[in-house]
Amino acid sequence: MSSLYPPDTLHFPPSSQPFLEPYLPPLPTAENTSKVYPQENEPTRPFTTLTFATSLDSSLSLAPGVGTAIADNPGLNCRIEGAGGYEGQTGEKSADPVIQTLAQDAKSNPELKDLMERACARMASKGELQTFQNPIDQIKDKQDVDDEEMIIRKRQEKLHQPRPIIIDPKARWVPQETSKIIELVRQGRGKAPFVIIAKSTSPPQHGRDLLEKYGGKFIALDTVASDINDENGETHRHFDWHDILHVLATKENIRSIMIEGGGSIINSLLSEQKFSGLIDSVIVTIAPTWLGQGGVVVSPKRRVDEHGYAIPASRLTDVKWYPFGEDVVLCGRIQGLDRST
Ligand SMILES: NC(=O)C1=CN([C@@H]2O[C@H](COP(=O)(O)OP(=O)(O)OC[C@H]3O[C@@H](n4cnc5c(N)ncnc54)[C@H](OP(=O)(O)O)[C@@H]3O)[C@@H](O)[C@H]2O)C=CC1
Ligand SMILES: Nc1nc(O)c(N)c(N[C@@H]2O[C@H](COP(=O)(O)O)[C@@H](O)[C@H]2O)n1
Repeated sequence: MSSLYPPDTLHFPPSSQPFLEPYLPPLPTAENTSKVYPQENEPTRPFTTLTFATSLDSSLSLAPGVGTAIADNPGLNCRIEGAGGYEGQTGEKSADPVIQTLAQDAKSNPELKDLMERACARMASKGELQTFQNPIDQIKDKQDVDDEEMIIRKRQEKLHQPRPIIIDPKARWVPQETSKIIELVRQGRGKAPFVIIAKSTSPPQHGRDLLEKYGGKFIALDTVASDINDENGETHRHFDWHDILHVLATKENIRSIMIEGGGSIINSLLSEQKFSGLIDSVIVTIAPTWLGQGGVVVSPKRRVDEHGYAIPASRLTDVKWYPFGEDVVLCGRIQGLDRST
């Protein structure tokens, strides 16, 4: 009998776990998972980890920034062995994830469906049907689209995967059936995203319908003027990070969040002193390369003291460095700040 994992499964060595543990959120217990925020004397924001991978010149990517969701088409799921959809299936009866994906695609592709059914029939005649049986049955049994969508939404309730949250004040990212994040939902390997947009924005109806069909949604928040102007001189409107974290904790019952910025997101968090107290942990992977000028750089705004002299913008304390292959992982906490709730 062999174990089957999806091909993108990551295997995190158990020997490396103790190093990270002090920087991770408290483990959920039976008691705190059933509790609903807000509770008296309890934080009204999630445990917040800021994480990114950078070069020696503090670059996140070579290309100029155009927003992570649009630039990268990211999956934003957890692919470590054991996560939902990455449990591994033992034995001959397990449905290969590639075949499951094909079966999903076959629902809207009659030619592929026909091909799979013929392959199925041929394998049945040779007594090799087991791995095909499950997905083909799924196609035939769940013709009712409403039922199928309901099953996809229900399946997420128990799925051991993080909820992707996309910060997109102008609703520029329009979800598509082909977006990686949505494909992972259909494959049972990720949850549908919550997209945080400005109250003044109206996302296209088809995007809203698609998100809701899969169990995601738009969350509208107030914005404030940032100090960033675009090429037309228009001021960008941003969210207050207190509002983002507060709404996720109190309305969505999210207890832990990992912020996987882009440059604009990370710099917005690190530039404002009032936001630094919201970050519980920082985990940075540093690669031994210089990406050169012109990419997306992590560099918070310059800070000055009361006499106008430049001082460091921010600093980590409680620091640990851990080599991972040629990279090094740096964990720490932002220095000198009370954790605010
Ligand atoms: N190496 C790594 O670890 C990672 C690298 N990346 C890379 O980063 C690049 C993208 O970075 P970048 O273009 O800077 O975009 P980001 O992904 O950081 O930002 C996307 C959006 O966030 C908005 N935003 C930022 N802060 C706030 C806030 N406080 N409130 C509301 N909206 C906010 C910006 O709005 P506005 O434009 O209006 O200011 C922008 O539309 C990509 O190339 C990607 O590959 C991304 C993630 C991790
Ligand atoms: N936070 C963080 N740490 C790293 O080490 C990374 N390489 C990245 N990369 C970015 O995170 C996004 C993940 O997308 P997938 O879920 O892997 O599709 C993507 O935008 C990468 O740029 N982030």
